[in-house]
Amino acid sequence: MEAGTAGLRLQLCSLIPGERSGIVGGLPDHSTSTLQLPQRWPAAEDTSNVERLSLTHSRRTRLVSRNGRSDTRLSSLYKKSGVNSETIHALADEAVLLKKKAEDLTPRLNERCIYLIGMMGSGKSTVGKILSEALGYSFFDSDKLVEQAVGGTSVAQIFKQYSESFFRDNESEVLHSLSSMHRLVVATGGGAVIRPLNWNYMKKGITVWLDVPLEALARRIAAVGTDSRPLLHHESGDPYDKALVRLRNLSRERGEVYANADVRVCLEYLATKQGLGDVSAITPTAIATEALVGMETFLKKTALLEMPRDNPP
Ligand SMILES: Nc1ncnc2c1ncn2[C@@H]1O[C@H](COP(=O)(O)OP(=O)(O)O)[C@@H](O)[C@H]1O
Ligand SMILES: O=C(O)C1=C[C@@H](OP(=O)(O)O)[C@@H](O)[C@H](O)C1
Repeated sequence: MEAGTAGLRLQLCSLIPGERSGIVGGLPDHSTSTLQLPQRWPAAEDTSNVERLSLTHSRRTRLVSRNGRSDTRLSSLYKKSGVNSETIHALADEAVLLKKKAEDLTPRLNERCIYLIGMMGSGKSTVGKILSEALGYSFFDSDKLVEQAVGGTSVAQIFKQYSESFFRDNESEVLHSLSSMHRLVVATGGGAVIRPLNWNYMKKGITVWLDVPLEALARRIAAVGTDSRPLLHHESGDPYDKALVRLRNLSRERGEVYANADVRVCLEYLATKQGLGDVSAITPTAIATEALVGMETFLKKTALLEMPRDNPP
């Protein structure tokens, strides 16, 4: 197959959750496999990799919201986790706040999709799953959709077997297909921002940049390894150092492109606001909430700009 020319074919059957819907993808030449998404667009991703304490946020929300205050039964949920009760209640409060913000914002979103952008490891998948659950949206990871469309081939293998540009073509086609849908949270690949065409697709929804310091990204990536991230993968060297060097180069190459997002969630700013010394202490739930706050501000500004001049608020 000629790299860069053979894109996947995606066919959308329905755009509305609750109706029969799906994406069908296949590759010419070598692949007849199809990508069939579930009928009801349930959160298409499982949440098994989400950090443990964040994962259970909806469960906490249910427990807490029943009484409108932190429930002592929360303690039993975490008895074995070694987390003290103060932390448990702080996390429960965070989850309640997230749910409340999501409920407030949902009508204003008008079913628009949310695209999370940011460098590799910035938490797009982790935060995206939490955000989608809070909003009652479906979650998609564009890397996973590309992988499925290329017959279940991993991103790393696609880069190796075909090329980066072949991956980028498929990534664009996935974003194109998703752009006509509603009520989705999409974790994009870190490099999706480099093609102006992809912005045309993503701007149909709201774009949210997770802005995380490179050192924190390198720490996260060193912890999980670079096998699934071909642009950071090198055979030898200290995992943190080599991830940081590659991230610095990529960040320099990409310049200010992430700043085109409608909303910026800056973890350094958030850490200062929360009185935390380090961005690594910010939970994905708090980041998801900050994303909702940013979207609210963005939507208010947009509404003001669209308001006729002779009809001020
Ligand atoms: N707020 C956070 N604090 C600490 N670790 C995080 C946070 N968000 C994500 N991670 C971890 O960082 C790694 C990369 O996160 P992921 O969501 O896969 O990023 P992306 O989708 O942007 O590449 C994962 O191991 C994840 O558990
Ligand atoms: O930054 C990039 O160019 C890439 C980021 C990756 O996604 P994540 O940001 O989810 O790691 C994946 O799309 C591919 O390895 C290329």
